Amino acid sequence: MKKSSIVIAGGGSTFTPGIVMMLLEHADEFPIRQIKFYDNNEERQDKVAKACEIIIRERDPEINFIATCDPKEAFTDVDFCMAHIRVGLYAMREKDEKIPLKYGVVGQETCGPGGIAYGMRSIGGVIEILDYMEKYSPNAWMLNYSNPAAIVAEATRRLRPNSKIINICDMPIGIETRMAKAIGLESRKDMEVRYYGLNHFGWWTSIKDKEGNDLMPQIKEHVKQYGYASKDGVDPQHPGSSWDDTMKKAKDVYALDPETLPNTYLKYYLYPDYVVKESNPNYTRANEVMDGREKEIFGECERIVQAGSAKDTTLSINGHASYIVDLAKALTYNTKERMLLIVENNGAIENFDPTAMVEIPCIVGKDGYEPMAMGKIPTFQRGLMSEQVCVEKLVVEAWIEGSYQKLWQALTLSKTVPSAAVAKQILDDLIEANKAYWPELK
Ligand SMILES: NC(=O)c1ccc[n+]([C@@H]2O[C@H](COP(=O)([O-])OP(=O)(O)OC[C@H]3O[C@@H](n4cnc5c(N)ncnc54)[C@H](O)[C@@H]3O)[C@@H](O)[C@H]2O)c1
Ligand SMILES: O=P(O)(O)OC[C@H]1O[C@H](O[C@H]2[C@H](O)[C@@H](O)[C@@H](O)O[C@@H]2CO)[C@H](O)[C@@H](O)[C@@H]1O
Ligand SMILES: [Mn+2]
Repeated sequence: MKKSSIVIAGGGSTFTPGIVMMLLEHADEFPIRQIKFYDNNEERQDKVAKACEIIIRERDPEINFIATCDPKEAFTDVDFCMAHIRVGLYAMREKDEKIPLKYGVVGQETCGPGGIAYGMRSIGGVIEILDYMEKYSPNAWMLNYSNPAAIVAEATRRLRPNSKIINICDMPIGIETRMAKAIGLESRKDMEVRYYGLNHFGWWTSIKDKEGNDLMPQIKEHVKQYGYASKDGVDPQHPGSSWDDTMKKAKDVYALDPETLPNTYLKYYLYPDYVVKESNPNYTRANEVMDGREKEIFGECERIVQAGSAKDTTLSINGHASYIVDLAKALTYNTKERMLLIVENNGAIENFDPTAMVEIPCIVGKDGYEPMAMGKIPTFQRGLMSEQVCVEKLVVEAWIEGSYQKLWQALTLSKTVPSAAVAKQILDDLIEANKAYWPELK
């Protein structure tokens, strides 16, 4: 069996240890000869890398491990780049969330003005690492989950149309895991789904078991009462965080179209007034993450390094992230796995912009992915998606052209923003906050 070499771009990410543990756990089905970390922040990456080096040495000493900030060293001799960079770190996420809230508008990492601001930072960073990969390992695949994936995907479609990049998201996987649990299935893999939309903006239209029995009625019954929260209200993944409300609110998102099952992120577009009312403008999700996941991961990495061993570590596998291994496996061993990917529509959704980057099921094999036909979509979804996809396209055009006007249009068009006047106020604040990251806008 071929052994793969992987570079994790964004080596200093809070998700890196979970990905490493997950790769080690799946080594029998996806053997690895080398893991490299790449980041442009040496100090942050070092803290994670020193701990991961110990984990790898203890669990699979044959794997060669390198952590570097040198692009040539990082991207040479790799089969995959698993990319999860966050340009501007949590400090900028906090601004993305808090600036819109100042004006009574949704403050969210990937949705509305916050997502637009984050997109304007991410495009350059992702293009940079994609170019490194193509220069030093031209046959490699980039599996990108750097957010906002919708805007990044549109940017790479426009700027690097022939690149071997696949944009992916774990939200549908996370929700499917909850659906499976709600109806007593062991795994989400016991279900076969049809789903369409944009990233963080989609709907399930069919969920069947492997024998072809319809599971939608049972799942809908649960969602009608609890959203994607569990019956007992206990969330082992994000205990006590704002995710609880997001999972519960899916109930009201579902009510709007009981024919389908929605992605949780639609709450930001369909209930923006509620979201703003529930938000604390002085303590947002960025603060929860900085006080929670970031402290825990970096604290545990430091403890491992001091102890010189990770045998008793509390670091755990990012279970939901196993789809990244599934994707790498499908591309390496031609498994023909059916997976949700963010790809150019090209007629897959018949009555929707062929150039839109949509999230739909694809069959993945050695030569890449083949999108599945989703047919025609209803007017409600088409209307929402048409507006949102134009927001995403305008952001990318604004970044390419350095256009203030187009970015103002993007903000104004977002369903989360009430008027052009409010859009302008938010935009002017965002420009000030993002001086170090955005191209200059004229
Ligand atoms: N697609 C999904 O479903 C999904 C799921 C989870 C996380 N994510 C994304 O993964 C990313 C990481 O999230 P996190 O919370 O762990 O963030 P984080 O801030 O902990 O880590 C990001 C790392 O990227 C590095 N970085 C920033 N710009 C870079 C550049 N130009 N080149 C190289 N490295 C760079 C940072 O220094 C940092 O170490 C984010 O983009 C997040 O939105 C996506
Ligand atoms: O607020 P964060 O940083 O905790 O999460 C933001 C990310 O949220 C989604 O990922 C979820 C995932 O879907 C869920 O199942 C669970 O495992 O947690 C993940 C993150 O904590 C979303 O898909 C990502 O794009 C966001 O970055
Ligand atoms: Mn996502």
